[in-house]
Amino acid sequence: MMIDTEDLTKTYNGRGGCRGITLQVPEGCIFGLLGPNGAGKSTFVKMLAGLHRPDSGRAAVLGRPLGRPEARRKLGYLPELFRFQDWLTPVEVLRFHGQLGGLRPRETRAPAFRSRIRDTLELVGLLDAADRRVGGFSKGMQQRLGLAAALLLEPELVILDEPASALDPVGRFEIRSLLKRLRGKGVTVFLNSHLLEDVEELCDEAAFLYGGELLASGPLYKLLGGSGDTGANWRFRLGGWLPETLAELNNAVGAAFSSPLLRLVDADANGNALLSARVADREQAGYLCSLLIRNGLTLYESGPEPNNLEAWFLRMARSREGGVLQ
Ligand SMILES: Nc1ncnc2c1ncn2[C@@H]1O[C@H](COP(=O)(O)OP(=O)(O)OP(=O)(O)O)[C@@H](O)[C@H]1O
Repeated sequence: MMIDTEDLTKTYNGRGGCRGITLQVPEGCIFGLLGPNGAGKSTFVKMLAGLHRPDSGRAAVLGRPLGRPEARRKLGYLPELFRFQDWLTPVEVLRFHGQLGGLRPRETRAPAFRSRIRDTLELVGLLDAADRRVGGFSKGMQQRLGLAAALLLEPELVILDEPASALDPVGRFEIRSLLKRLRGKGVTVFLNSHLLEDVEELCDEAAFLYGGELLASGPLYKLLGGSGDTGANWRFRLGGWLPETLAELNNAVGAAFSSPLLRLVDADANGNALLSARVADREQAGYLCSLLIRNGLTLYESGPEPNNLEAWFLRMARSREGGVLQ
């Protein structure tokens, strides 16, 4: 396990923080930490990064107890709120980070490290700004530089506290691609993010904190109630619906496939209906569309079910607020 905690607790004079967190993060995955504001996510992340000392409990990062220098050297960390010195350039910031990571000043000026700095700046899309002053950077550029600092020393584990919160859609897309490439290289990514579409697209596993407690953790497909097979829930918005249509359709589908059973989500008296099915791929979804049309229905809309994770997030939060579970 890259991160392994047991009953980990840190409060601020007995209030807030997080309590009794037992969590395992396997090697080579992207792991998402979720939860509403004030849930205790940053407190937990800061303990992992060695910035907060736990009140109680046990934790190992990269197989070592918290705060051990051997583990820290293999750990990259992007804090939630950070600011670099305005008068430095990205190259100077990263050279300084090299020194913080244990390199001698002379080593950070060596050609090999200089090219490592340029490669890292290229990775996060900042190479063109390598020699500009950080003081003139936009928030998104600052965040890219923070990411560069976290990745500079080629860590085995990166802990990212809100890495994309200041980025525009292009920037978010680029960072998602970057995180996937890191996973492809075997790097484990621990991501604290409110950007649920990013988490849904990227994360293999996730955990949900609420009020300082861990409410759920595990593979994302299990948390979202899937069966673990490949594929997606697809939805179809239709007109011309009659009460007997579902049985007719499922007979026709059953003759062609064993897996995608159509499920009626909603129908009204005017013949409008919403169906869903678990499909293996887009071709299967396309076949179902043609089948619906062949059966005399009007197909208004079809596509993957959106915002699964958002619905789950709201359900989890409402279950603790005493709200209605939907
Ligand atoms: N330095 C501090 N001193 C006192 N209380 C704190 C401190 N840091 C956090 N807290 C409290 O601990 C609780 C958890 O805060 P934390 O920042 O860990 O949550 P979070 O899930 O990261 O929130 P957000 O999503 O808003 O960043 C909150 O009630 C917060 O007020």
